[in-house]
Amino acid sequence: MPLLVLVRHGQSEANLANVFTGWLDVPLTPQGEEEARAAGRKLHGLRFDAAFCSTLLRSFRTLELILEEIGQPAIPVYATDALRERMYGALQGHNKLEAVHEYGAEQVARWRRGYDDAPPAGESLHHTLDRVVRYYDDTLVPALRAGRNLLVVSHGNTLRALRMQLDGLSVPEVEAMEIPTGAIRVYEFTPELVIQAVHDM
Ligand SMILES: O=C(O)[C@H](O)COP(=O)(O)O
Repeated sequence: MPLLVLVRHGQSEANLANVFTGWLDVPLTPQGEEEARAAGRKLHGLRFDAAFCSTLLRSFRTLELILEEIGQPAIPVYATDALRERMYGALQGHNKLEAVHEYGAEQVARWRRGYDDAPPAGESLHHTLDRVVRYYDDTLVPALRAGRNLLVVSHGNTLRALRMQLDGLSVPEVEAMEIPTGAIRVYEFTPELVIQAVHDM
């Protein structure tokens, strides 16, 4: 039965500083590295045929630590822009609390969680979903159909988008969803690619 395992990267320097990150390329903190290793420990015993991450360091490094931890450092790894975090536009590099003081809590909440609200010069979750689901359909689905077990390490908003699609969530449901750093979600599929079981770790 093919498996799809989704992991959010460990805590980054920008997460720690409460800064809008998006496409800024920031490293993991020591805590983030430990979250990545802990994710690897939880995945002990699973065999993967391929792994996928974004072209951002925090995603790649989390994947590298997981693969080390599970003793599968040599499986094929594909890094793609399609799995990059939502582009946060003009908000990138700005502190989230300061943005609340400047623009108001309601506006910032809409920029962060509104499905169709794009921050200035950035992507909405809807835009992010379009590119992530295109990658899922074009690249991950054929591999799952071939019976492969896939590990995907990506970002908070790309994973919210993917989970909206896989779990059939409504707009209010995805708007309310938060995915912590290092969180793992495992999907077990039938050979016909019907989701048979889902576990959070
Ligand atoms: O890009 C970021 O700032 C974070 O990775 C996700 O941030 P959010 O929870 O504000 O969407």
